[in-house]
Amino acid sequence: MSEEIKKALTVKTGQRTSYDIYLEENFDGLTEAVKTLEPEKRKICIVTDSTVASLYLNPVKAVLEKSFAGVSIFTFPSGEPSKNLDTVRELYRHLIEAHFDRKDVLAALGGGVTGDLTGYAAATYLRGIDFIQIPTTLLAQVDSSIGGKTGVDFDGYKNMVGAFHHPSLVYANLSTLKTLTAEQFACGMGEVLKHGLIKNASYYEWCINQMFEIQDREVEALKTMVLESMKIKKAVVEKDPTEKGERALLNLGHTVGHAIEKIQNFQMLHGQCVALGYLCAAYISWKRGLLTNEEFFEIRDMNVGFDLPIFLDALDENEVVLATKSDKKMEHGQIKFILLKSIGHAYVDFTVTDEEIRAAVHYFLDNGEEDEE
Ligand SMILES: NC(=O)c1ccc[n+]([C@@H]2O[C@H](COP(=O)([O-])OP(=O)(O)OC[C@H]3O[C@@H](n4cnc5c(N)ncnc54)[C@H](O)[C@@H]3O)[C@@H](O)[C@H]2O)c1
Ligand SMILES: O=C(O)C(=O)C[C@@H](O)[C@H](O)[C@H](O)COP(=O)(O)O
Ligand SMILES: [Zn+2]
Repeated sequence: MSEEIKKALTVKTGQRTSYDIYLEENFDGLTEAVKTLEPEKRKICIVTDSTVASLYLNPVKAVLEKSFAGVSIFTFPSGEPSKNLDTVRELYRHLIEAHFDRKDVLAALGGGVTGDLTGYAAATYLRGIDFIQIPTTLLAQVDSSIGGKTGVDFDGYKNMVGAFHHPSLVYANLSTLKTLTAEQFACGMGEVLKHGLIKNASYYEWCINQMFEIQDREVEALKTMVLESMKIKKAVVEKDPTEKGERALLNLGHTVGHAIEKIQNFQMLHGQCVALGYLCAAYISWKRGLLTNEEFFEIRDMNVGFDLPIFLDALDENEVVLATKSDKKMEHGQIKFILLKSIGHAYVDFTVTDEEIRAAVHYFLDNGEEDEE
């Protein structure tokens, strides 16, 4: 016989309930933005990579020195191969030697690699300290700085170790996007176009219509675009902060994308792999009769327009299928795939077969010529 049970107590988790995002055109506003953090009582450690350090460390340090009780610097070699526990370990050591306590703060100054590894260090150092995001790549401004996914790659497995840990604030300075290489700017466009594809067809069309302005990095176009993408990401993560459901849509392109990153030993850039990944998802959706011919070819051509790849070089279909199964996308033995019902409407699908993945990869190895007629 089952006994009636009654809650004895409820424990409030005390997790951060909100944080602010600033979208500015310089670093000056950081002084105002950090005021709510009581910076005069706390030390801050700026974590940044070697490339960003040479560009933006001095101005950011100068601004933070005006507010915080002390400023310390930790730099690491730029690039995805640094996003691992070795770098986090060096950061822990630096923080211990600089006597960082639970009230002190980390600042992630840079792209998604810096944000992910700094956030993870903040989530775990002394069981969790505050951190702020100062994203300097397009990808980080529109995507990785928002939502609290932090983590590192482990033994070749993408983002395999991590934690949800939200920043105390996000401060994006649009003018930093001017110094990005064309390739890095394109990577950010991979996640921007993903946002349109999963949630907002008119935003996707706006990106097509504004292609020249965006590619010329005109400030007004960038401001509108970054803000719109931030809004899409915010809306999704607010509804489902720990990816129990709808947040998985943000993974469009990441099932195959992460497999490519793994196979290429993280030598190929995340945004490019995601762009190839969503082409494969679009192909499967097209072959299932969900996307029209027009939609499928528009998605492919948009990659060309925004300098994103449409061909998979020297990849083996079977290796891709195998790699998708060693990512975090498996649930109860089934692969979690994000497909498109139409541009602007994505959904989670558990029925994608190995054969469909192989066919999609094969299509983009083959340049797609046979199917185009
Ligand atoms: N946490 C999330 O929600 C989330 C979302 C998307 C991507 N990610 C992760 O983000 C990473 C990719 O981020 P990324 O593309 O920003 O890579 P990144 O951090 O490696 O930055 C790309 C390159 O640009 C350089 N750079 C940064 N800012 C610059 C600037 N303003 N001018 C010139 N060069 C600059 C960096 O030094 C680096 O070499 C991946 O590890 C991916 O898994 C995480
Ligand atoms: O914020 C999310 O949720 C995303 O999926 C955003 C992705 O662009 C990002 O690359 C994320 O890190 C992928 O997460 P993962 O859980 O598949 O590693
Ligand atoms: Zn991504």
